[in-house]
Amino acid sequence: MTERTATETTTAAATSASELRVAVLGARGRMGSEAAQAVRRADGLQLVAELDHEDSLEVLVAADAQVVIDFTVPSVTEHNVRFAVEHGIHCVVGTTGWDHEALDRTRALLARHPGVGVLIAPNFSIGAVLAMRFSAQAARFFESVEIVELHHPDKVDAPSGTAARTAALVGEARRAAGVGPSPDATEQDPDGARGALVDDVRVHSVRLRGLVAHQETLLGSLGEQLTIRHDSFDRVSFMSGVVLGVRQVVSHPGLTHGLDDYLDLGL
Ligand SMILES: NC(=O)C1=CN([C@@H]2O[C@H](COP(=O)(O)OP(=O)(O)OC[C@H]3O[C@@H](n4cnc5c(N)ncnc54)[C@H](OP(=O)(O)O)[C@@H]3O)[C@@H](O)[C@H]2O)C=CC1
Ligand SMILES: O=C(O)C1=N[C@H](C(=O)O)C[C@H](O)C1
Repeated sequence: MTERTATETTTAAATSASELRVAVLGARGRMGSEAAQAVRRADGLQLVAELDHEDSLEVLVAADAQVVIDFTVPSVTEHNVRFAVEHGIHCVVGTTGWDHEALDRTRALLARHPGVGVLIAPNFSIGAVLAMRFSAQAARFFESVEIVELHHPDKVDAPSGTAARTAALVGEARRAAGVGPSPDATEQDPDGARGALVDDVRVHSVRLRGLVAHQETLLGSLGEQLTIRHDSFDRVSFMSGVVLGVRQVVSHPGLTHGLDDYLDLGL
């Protein structure tokens, strides 16, 4: 958005002081535009700025945003979060690309800014959150586990953040239970047909026109298979999680990784 528009939204926002003032980064993107719409429709939230590629992060400060939602690209999301935290703005982050080092740097940053909350959620849909949990729970009971993620072809990263997180949770659960890696006799794979190895778990990425976001965890033992599949057919599936995240992040200082901690899953 232009600076003039940002000022206009700021002025309009000043009339409802009790509402949570929310800004969206990546607002012209597939997820950012949907998130801006969800904020506009949500009770108690007020959309005060919509920023995209060419906009200065200073607009967040000018708009007096309390929470920023980030759906941008992996290469800039950590920088955006650092700016927000340093200005006392809570963050709800859906952008992928957060490795262990980036998470650790953000924890260290937040330790210097007590009171600020950052939620980094690989997936905001309840079905995907549950599928990740179920995959981790089932992982130790099967000899083999592999993950297949399937997305629209405009996605810039592979494997998906959800698949990487699922693999990490599955790998952690298997290690904790003393279960070794899935058996695999492959000796020759010059073209990478066996997929990526993430935390000792094979992850396969499909990019296909017509798809939105889908994932299968395949678990196999002698004579049986369990498939845990989740499908997002529409980006609206992520929006109740995004709105929940915005409402909760202000009372959850520090770093929260995954929406699970804000939900009572009863698991
Ligand atoms: N956690 C979850 O539940 C979900 C996460 N995602 C993740 O969200 C991210 C965005 O996905 P999607 O919306 O499909 O991608 P899009 O490419 O549609 O949107 C990204 C937007 O960010 C903009 N952008 C790029 N750089 C900056 C910057 N420095 N500052 C502000 N805006 C910037 C882009 O602008 P321009 O095009 O001009 O470069 C674009 O408008 C991805 O990492 C994706 O994996 C997606 C769905 C669900
Ligand atoms: O880019 C997407 O579309 C999605 N990205 C996230 C990911 O990488 O896991 C979440 C969901 O799969 C959609």
